[in-house]
Amino acid sequence: MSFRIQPQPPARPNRCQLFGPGSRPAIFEKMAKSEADVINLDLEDSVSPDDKPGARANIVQAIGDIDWGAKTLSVRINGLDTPYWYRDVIDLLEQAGERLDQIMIPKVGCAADLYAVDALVTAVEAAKGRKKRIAFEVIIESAAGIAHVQEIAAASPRLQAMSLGAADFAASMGMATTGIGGTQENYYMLHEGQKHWSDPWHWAQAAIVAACRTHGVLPVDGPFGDFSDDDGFRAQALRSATLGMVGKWAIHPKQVALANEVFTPSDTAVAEAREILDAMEQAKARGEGATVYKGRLVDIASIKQAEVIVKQSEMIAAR
Ligand SMILES: CC(C)(COP(=O)(O)OP(=O)(O)OC[C@H]1O[C@@H](n2cnc3c(N)ncnc32)[C@H](O)[C@@H]1OP(=O)(O)O)[C@@H](O)C(=O)NCCC(=O)NCCSC(=O)C[C@H](O)C(=O)O
Ligand SMILES: [Mg+2]
Repeated sequence: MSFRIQPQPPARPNRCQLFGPGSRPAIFEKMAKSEADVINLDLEDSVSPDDKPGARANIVQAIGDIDWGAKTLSVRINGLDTPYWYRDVIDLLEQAGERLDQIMIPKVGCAADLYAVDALVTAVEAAKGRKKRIAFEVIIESAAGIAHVQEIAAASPRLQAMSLGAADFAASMGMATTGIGGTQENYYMLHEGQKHWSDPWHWAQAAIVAACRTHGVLPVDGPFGDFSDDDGFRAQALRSATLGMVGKWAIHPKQVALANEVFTPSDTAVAEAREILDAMEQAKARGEGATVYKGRLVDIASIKQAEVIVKQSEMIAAR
């Protein structure tokens, strides 16, 4: 047990991040009116190379023109292995208004990737006299990214969130699948002739959650590609929430309600958490550190577990 206290992640809801290509400005208003907590306007893989300059201009314009409400407004820039990323940063920071909250850096492979973007952002912020300090979020979507996940989580005080990008991650790892998240047909155990499917994303998600929780960063599950499969999305999101992730991406508007449903603690869960806190208060008054709630042990660790759920629901209610 370390004497250091685990840092808290940013206290803002991040249940759903809705993506839309920067080259498709017709959907920006719809994104702004959605129930997503975070909006990700994309300059990266959903925008073709020829469309990058136009997409930058669309996004700069929309940041100022559209009422984004209380949402976290984020723009995904291009990867550091492309010729586009520096222009993304410079145009955004020089031309977009103060409403921009965050930059998403894709395909990070090491802490120095954040250092490079931080240096450029810091210089432009100072030169332009920007008042609001831009936050960062990153995508872990490569073998290098997951290998260096701890140092990436610790790399910049600007870093607020970290997502798993299942598509690029699978490609980088050489995984034998074209699926983006979810159950993979060939990833099973055999027991007495019966197939039992396992979760190939689990270990990467757990590594991301551990790195994020160590450094006070929000861990987020990335895309679920088959947007016709609501049950598959829900199952993936439930596993992510159980592991400690706080939200999930939506790559189609119909996935927003599904993510919000899973990552909003239910009334039953909140009521039970409050009952556990009450039971422990009573135990404390009796001088006990543990007690029985509904036939099961609850102790001081249960207080922390219950507080996670209560705090999450209070934060969502306050938004
Ligand atoms: C996937 C889409 C291309 C589908 O678009 P479309 O064919 O228009 O869908 P629908 O006809 O079903 O649309 C129904 C209505 O919803 C509006 N719409 C569509 N998309 C969005 C959106 N993203 N936000 C808000 N509203 C949206 C349509 O205009 C229709 O409206 P109406 O006519 O009024 O009823 C499209 O959804 C899309 O482009 N999605 C985002 C794609 C994207 O950004 N991808 C990048 C993130 S995933 C990734 O990069 C992988 C990751 O990095 C990794 O490695 O894992
Ligand atoms: Mg990707």
